[in-house]
Amino acid sequence: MSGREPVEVLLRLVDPEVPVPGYARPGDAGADLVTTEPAVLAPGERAVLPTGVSIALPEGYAAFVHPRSGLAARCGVALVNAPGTVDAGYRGEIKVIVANLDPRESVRFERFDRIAQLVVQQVEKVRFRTVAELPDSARGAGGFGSTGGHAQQKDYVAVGAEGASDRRGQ
Ligand SMILES: O=c1ccn([C@H]2C[C@H](O)[C@@H](COP(=O)(O)OP(=O)(O)OP(=O)(O)O)O2)c(=O)[nH]1
Repeated sequence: MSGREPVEVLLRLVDPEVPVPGYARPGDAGADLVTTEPAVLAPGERAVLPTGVSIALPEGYAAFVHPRSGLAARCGVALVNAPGTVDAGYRGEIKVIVANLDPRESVRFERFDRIAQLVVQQVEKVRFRTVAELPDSARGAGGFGSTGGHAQQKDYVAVGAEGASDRRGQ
């Protein structure tokens, strides 16, 4: 499969030393963003970190600042507003709102540590049309666990767990 041509996005280095965001591997959806400022976050603390880049997206596109799963799993680092939305018209520096959710350990970021990833996507612009009644659907107004919470999924078994049969339908 040849794949599509990449979409060209204009990028300005707000910090002249910052590496241009890139995809770590072919097929990756997110280009890595780094922090240009070192930071130490105590448990429960958050910070708005600069990435050293600003971009001009083509009209009809948006970029989304997503967390990195490695940082999340290893250090408990989350993005408070995940995913952050970068509008096509935004020309300011992209920032990342990180939070340390680990209950005990501080987390330290050095300059140019990768802290998030930027996913660029086409987005639809819609026009909302008010109506008195919405068309029927199979789901209707069901939501917020209407299909059963995880504890009610009686057909599911905790995979690989000792005594799994005891956990069925808990
Ligand atoms: O994680 C993020 C989220 C947003 N932004 C920038 C790009 C975006 O276009 C702008 C505004 O973001 P958003 O619309 O989420 O902010 P708001 O709180 O609604 O503020 P505003 O009233 O400025 O729209 O801030 C970032 O750099 N990082």
